[in-house]
Amino acid sequence: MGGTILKRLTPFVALDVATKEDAVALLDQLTVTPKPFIKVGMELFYHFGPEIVKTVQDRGFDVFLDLKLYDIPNTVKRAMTAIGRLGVAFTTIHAAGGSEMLKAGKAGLDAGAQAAGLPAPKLLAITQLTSIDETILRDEQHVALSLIESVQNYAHLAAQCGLDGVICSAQELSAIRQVVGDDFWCITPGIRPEINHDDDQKRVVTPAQARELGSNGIVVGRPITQNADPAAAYQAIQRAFMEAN
Ligand SMILES: O=c1ccn([C@@H]2O[C@H](COP(=O)(O)O)[C@@H](O)[C@H]2O)c(=O)[nH]1
Repeated sequence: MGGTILKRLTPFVALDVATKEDAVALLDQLTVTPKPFIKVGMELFYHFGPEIVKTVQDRGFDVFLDLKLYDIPNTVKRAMTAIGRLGVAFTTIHAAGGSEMLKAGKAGLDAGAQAAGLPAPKLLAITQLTSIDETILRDEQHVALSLIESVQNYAHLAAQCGLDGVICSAQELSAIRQVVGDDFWCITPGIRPEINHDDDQKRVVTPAQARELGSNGIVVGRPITQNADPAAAYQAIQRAFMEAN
């Protein structure tokens, strides 16, 4: 399966820390080649707002702003317009919000970027969070589809609405490629160097498995940020994902 995917990005490091000092200290340790993308999520953004995006950009990193928007179409459109002005490379929205919300989000994002004279960020739809498994889907969300069918359905919806790609587990990539083809960004969190792990992630693969399954990019947080040597952890993961044995 490996080798069919032409677009493979350097890993995204999820900068999930509580303070600006911790964020900057990590960025300073991640000045390595090839440079990672930096994923700014809710924790840092809710503490520090757009200023933290600029802090990361000023250090030369491209930003994936992962705020997972999910609201009525008008609110999402207006929020996405603000995001479009930040100069980020990627951002996210929940596919569960439906086609009207997805299209409104895309329109807002493109309009914001255009008004600021910037390229439009790539808009990725969350399919099912990688912390969800079949049991949660069936017994708590009462979704009648299997997890794979649900993810496939959301990927198809996202593509129909003109989005650039999805967030999913690499476990679902072959099912997703059947409905959206190869020219659609599939970015995959739920990455663990060892499959034996003890945390909230349910649908997990190793970096090498993500490559073999055809991921366009992996998102990795704690295995890097909580490692005593984040740069070495990143480089080992980057090699396993980018370089075939
Ligand atoms: O389905 C999803 C969507 C987003 N994420 C985000 O990715 C990172 C993963 O961090 P780890 O520490 O490697 O688990 C985190 O920021 C999530 O918000 C995801 O895990 N799953």
